Amino acid sequence: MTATIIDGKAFAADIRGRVAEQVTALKAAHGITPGLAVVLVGTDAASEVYVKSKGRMTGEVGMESFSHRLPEETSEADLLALVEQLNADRSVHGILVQLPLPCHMNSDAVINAIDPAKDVDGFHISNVGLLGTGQKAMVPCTPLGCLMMLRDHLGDMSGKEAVVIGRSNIVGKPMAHLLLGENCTVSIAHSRTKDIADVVRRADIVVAAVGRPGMVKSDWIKPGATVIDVGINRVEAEGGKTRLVGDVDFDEVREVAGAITPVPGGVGPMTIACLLANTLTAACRANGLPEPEGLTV
Ligand SMILES: Nc1nc(=O)c2c([nH]1)NC[C@@H]1CN(c3ccc(C(=O)N[C@@H](CCC(=O)O)C(=O)O)cc3)C=[N+]21
Repeated sequence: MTATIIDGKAFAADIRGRVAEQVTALKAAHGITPGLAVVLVGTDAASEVYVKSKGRMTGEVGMESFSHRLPEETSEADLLALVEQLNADRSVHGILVQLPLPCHMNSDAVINAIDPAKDVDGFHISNVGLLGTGQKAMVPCTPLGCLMMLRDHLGDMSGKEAVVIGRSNIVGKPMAHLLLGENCTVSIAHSRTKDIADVVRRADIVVAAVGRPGMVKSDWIKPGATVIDVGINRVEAEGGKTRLVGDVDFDEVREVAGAITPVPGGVGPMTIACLLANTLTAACRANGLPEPEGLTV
């Protein structure tokens, strides 16, 4: 059996189209333009690329984009002062502070200084607590994008076995909560899990988010399972070039799985689309308007 390829790039384009329509409607009916502020500290080359494509796509859906680039040696106090300024700015509905931050900063303190209503990454402890207790939260973009693809492909997930590989605060833990919300039986596997292949082989749904290129092999996968690959790893390719690969050995696993997301073109584009969706959601909530349709959990 060869797996269906879940086209995250096309799905993300569709979501951005729906966001754009609702932004147009919001402007026309209420004169509100959603605004997203992105803060980048230091000059990590990969981060620059994400920040640039986020900025471009924000403009394409009709939102305002505010970009703040601070030097590597910025003090935590200065970054906190910028966050305060963005919290108070009524034209800013969403704030994203790009991670990782330089190691002289306490990321938790910075993230928790963001107004939870503007925390479009969903990383603030208030949003984490709301998601963990099944209340209305800002949901982290990558897990939200994975959930949208799973719902689209599988529909009802009640009673299915789901295994999340990786226990990060950014992907693994919130993903597990979302899958619980879909009534899956959820396990989280990680670097200390014993017999990880046996654990993963139980799963109808596998979400791999560990950051190890090609770790998940075909003999880990139950035939017909749905495999979501969150990994974005840059590896050496022929001719001194680099290429992106996921955490899943795509060529092997596609022969066993029922469906699989590719890298690139899978989860990555969905992450950015969900960031825009969250910014629209934040703008609606800030103005006491109904939630955008089909763009929240
Ligand atoms: N506060 C914060 N929030 C984030 O959401 C966040 C962050 N920090 N730090 C960095 C990571 C990384 N990230 C990506 C988003 C989209 C692609 C993406 O669209 N990737 C394309 C390929 C892009 C390429 O070719 O380089 C794809 O997978 O098809 C990748 C990576 C968001 N991050």
